[in-house]
Amino acid sequence: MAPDPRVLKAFDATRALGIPDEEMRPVLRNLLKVYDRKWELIEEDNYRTLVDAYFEFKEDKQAEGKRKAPISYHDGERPKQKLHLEDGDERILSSAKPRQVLSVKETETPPKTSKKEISKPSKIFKGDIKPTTSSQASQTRLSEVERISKLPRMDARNRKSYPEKASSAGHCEDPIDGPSCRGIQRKNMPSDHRQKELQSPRIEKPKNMPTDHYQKEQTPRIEKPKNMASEHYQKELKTPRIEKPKLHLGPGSSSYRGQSGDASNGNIRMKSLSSLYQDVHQSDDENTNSSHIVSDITKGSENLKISLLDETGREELPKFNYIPCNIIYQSANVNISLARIADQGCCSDCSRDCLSASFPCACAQETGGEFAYTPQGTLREEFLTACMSMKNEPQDDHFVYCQECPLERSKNEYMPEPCKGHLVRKFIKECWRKCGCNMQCGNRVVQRGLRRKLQVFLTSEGKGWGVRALEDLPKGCFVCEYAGEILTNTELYERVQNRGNERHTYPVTLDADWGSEGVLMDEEALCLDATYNGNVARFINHRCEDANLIDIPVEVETPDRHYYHLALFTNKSMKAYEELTWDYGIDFDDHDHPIKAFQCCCGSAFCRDKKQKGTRSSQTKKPRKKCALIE
Ligand SMILES: C[S@@+](CC[C@H](N)C(=O)[O-])C[C@H]1O[C@@H](n2cnc3c(N)ncnc32)[C@H](O)[C@@H]1O
Repeated sequence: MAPDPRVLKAFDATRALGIPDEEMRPVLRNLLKVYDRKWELIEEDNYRTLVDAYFEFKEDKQAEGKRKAPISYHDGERPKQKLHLEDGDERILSSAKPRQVLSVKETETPPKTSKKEISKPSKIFKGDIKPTTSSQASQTRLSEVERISKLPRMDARNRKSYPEKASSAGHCEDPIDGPSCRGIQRKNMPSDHRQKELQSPRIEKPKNMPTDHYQKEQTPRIEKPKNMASEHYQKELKTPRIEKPKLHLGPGSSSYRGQSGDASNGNIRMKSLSSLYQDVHQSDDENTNSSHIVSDITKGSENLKISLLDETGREELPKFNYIPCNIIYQSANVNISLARIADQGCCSDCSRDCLSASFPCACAQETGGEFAYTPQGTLREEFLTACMSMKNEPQDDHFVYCQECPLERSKNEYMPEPCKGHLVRKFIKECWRKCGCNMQCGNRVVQRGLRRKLQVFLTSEGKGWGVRALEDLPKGCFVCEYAGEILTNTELYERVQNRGNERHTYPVTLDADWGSEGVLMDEEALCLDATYNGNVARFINHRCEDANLIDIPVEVETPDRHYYHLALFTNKSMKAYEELTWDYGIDFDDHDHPIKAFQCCCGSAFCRDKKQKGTRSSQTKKPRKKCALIE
């Protein structure tokens, strides 16, 4: 008799976690019995119940210190482990919780920066330094709650009023602010774009970032080849012993506080995942060829578990603290208040799902009167195409030209060259708490958090850890947000100074506001640093030009571009196990840059790193875009 395809699929899924079929078989058999062959309960959440039951089995087996016999629950008794239905309930609850920006308690944050240091001019961008404002100074002490500013900033960056309902898609009547965009001129602004504040999509390299020596330190490792059938893959895999994770530390536990590291000589020491989770990293019988598996690097803080797999067992587990959403480190001025959101800037009259209303509501104005999302939750094709075209084929009609260009000033403080032009960045605006719709509204995607099963794995090309999905992904689907600590550029600079020779650092500048602000002071300009506190996105590697993810700024709780979310979406449909990649926008030809870029191993035919042999020809090399850097 041909094997049941559902059984085969279940084995495929658990095999990917390193669980051998022969160990899984009795667990599955028993679970089918317990659940009256209701496969959907077993299949949900990528076989989470099955995996939990397996861990339970292993734990029981160890605890009792006996039996070679297969797992056997008493008839009708379900595994003690949290079961699928409970988890599902939790998931629904957690998905209904809006994601918040939290500030980090000072006791939990490394390393501290004194006020004196903060007001010191940063060397990242050498613009004139304004004295720190009193409001900024008052924010150097933050509580662990969402920050509500006492002083709503209804300044030039705030939205203008616009009709609550757009008349029709693509017919935004909003006038465009010209002169109010201080220090910047708009050239050939696309007419369907209601952005009054001009965007400069740049993620700039902080200076003095340590050189990357990572590749030299890599040891050869086995990796699952892309798209390889799982049966084949299984033959190549070692069969690790998997133990159920023992600890799930949460905020508030003493261990959790400890893990945020301490500052000694300005350097931060973080515990590795292995010490935090005491997870799976067992060897086979001969104690050789072990694999490292952590079943959930998120400490239960995401909607879904994210596993980590090192099939060689030789790589040191990453040292960082998982946070599911951005957290203010200390001085960042992220002004969240309902008062800042004008009635016309939200959809308080809507109910339930804005996407199914007869007319797009006010929240669609940002995207030209049509929502960025489809009812299926993916990006609308036209919107994605426009974002891709800005990223990949920068053309003059997308450009804005600064009168005082922060990028040029960072290169030459005294005689900056004229601005070369920057892209006008497209934003998504999601409905938020002042809106009348509910959390299931189709215009709330990023704020609902992870929906795709992801895994951190050790790549084989010398890039260190990478990220892949354990399921096929459609084009335009939200993968994850880039989350980290929200720092001012000044704070980042201080941090970078203290970093020494760390292999990887993970800063991203939130600079989409620079167009409207003119030259932002380093004490004001914000960035995200995921080095010590970050989410799964900190593991996503760079690929030149033809990466499969695109980063899109998303406005949720702040009506300006000073602070926003950076969300990563697929720009093509993807097969399970393909590595997720993102073009950081590094200029590998910029040899004068104070930070030496890593040697790119992206393998793209369009690789911009000339140090890579035989990967590109002059024909395939595309023009350089300046937008991001993570190294
Ligand atoms: C955001 S981290 C990505 C996760 C990282 N691979 C890790 O193991 O933590 C960026 C670092 O990954 C490495 N990296 C990313 N993309 C790479 C590429 N295409 N070629 C070589 N190294 C890469 C570089 O060391 C870079 O500094």
